[in-house]
Amino acid sequence: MNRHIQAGEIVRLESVRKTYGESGGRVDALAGVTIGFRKGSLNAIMGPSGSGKSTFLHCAAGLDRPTSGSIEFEGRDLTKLNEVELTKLRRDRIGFIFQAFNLLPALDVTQNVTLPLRLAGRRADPARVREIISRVGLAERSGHRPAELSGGQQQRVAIARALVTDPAVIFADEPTGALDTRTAMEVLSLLRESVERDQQTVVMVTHDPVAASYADRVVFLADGQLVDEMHRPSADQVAQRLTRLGAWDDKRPASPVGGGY
Ligand SMILES: Nc1ncnc2c1ncn2[C@@H]1O[C@H](COP(=O)(O)OP(=O)(O)OP(=O)(O)O)[C@@H](O)[C@H]1O
Repeated sequence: MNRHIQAGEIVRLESVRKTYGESGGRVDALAGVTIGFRKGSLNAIMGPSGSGKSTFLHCAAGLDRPTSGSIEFEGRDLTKLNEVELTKLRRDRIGFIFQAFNLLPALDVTQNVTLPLRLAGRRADPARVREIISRVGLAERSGHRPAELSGGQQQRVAIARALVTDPAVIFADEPTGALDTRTAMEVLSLLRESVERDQQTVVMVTHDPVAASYADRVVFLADGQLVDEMHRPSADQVAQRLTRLGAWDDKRPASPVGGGY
C-alpha cells in the first residue's frame, strides 16, 4: 500500500477501469484513470454526458467497485476492503451530497443532520450539531421538515448532514443541479468554507462552469479518460473547454426542482 499516493494527497485512483456489460455490448465507463486529490482542495469533475463522471465519483467514494485498478483513501486500498469495512469507512470518513438532497421527509432538520451519527452509533454533541446547522444558515429552521423548506434550504441540510461526521472527503454529485443561481452560489460558498476552514477535500461532479469556477482544480473526462485539467479557471475558460469537448451538444433532461426525500 501507499506505493502511489503523493505527498499531500488524501485519495488517489490508480489505473481505474470500470467496464459494464458483456463482450458484445461492453462499455468502458472508466478506461484507466489515474489521479490524486490533495487534502484541503475543492475539485470539480466535468465532461460530456456519458463521459464517466458518475462512475468516477461512485468508484472514488467506495460506492461502486472498479473492474480493475486501485483506490487509495487515507492509506488504505478501498478495492481490498470487504463490505463491512467499506461501509464503516464511508460512514466515518466520507460525506455525500447528491442533487436530489435525499432527506427523510418525516424527520426535521436536526434529525436529518444527525442521522449519519445515529447510523454509526455515535453520540451527537448538541452544541456541535447546533453549530453546523447555524453554519449553513438554518438555525431558525432546525425543527422544520424538508417539505417546509425551499430547495436551497434542503440542500443546505444535506450539506450539514455531510459535514456532521467531520469527513475527510466530501463527494458531491451535481450538488447545485436543482438550485437557482443565487442559491447555488450559497451552497458552493459553504463547500469552499469547509475546504478553507477545516481542510476538508471536496470532489464534485458538475455540469455548470460557474460551479466549477469555485474549484481549485477542474478535471475533464471524455470517453472514460482524463483529457485535461485547469487550475482556478474562470467560468468562461471552463465553458470554452467544454465546448471543445462537445459537452453542450447533449440534451439532458431538465433538473428536478426542490422536493427531495
Ligand atoms: N449500470 C450500468 N450499466 C451499463 N452501463 C452503464 C451503467 N452505468 C453507466 N453506464 C454507462 O457508462 C458510461 C458512463 O456513464 P456515467 O453515468 O458515469 O456518465 P456521466 O458522465 O455521469 O453522464 P451524465 O452526465 O449524463 O450523468 C455511459 O456510457 C453509461 O451508459
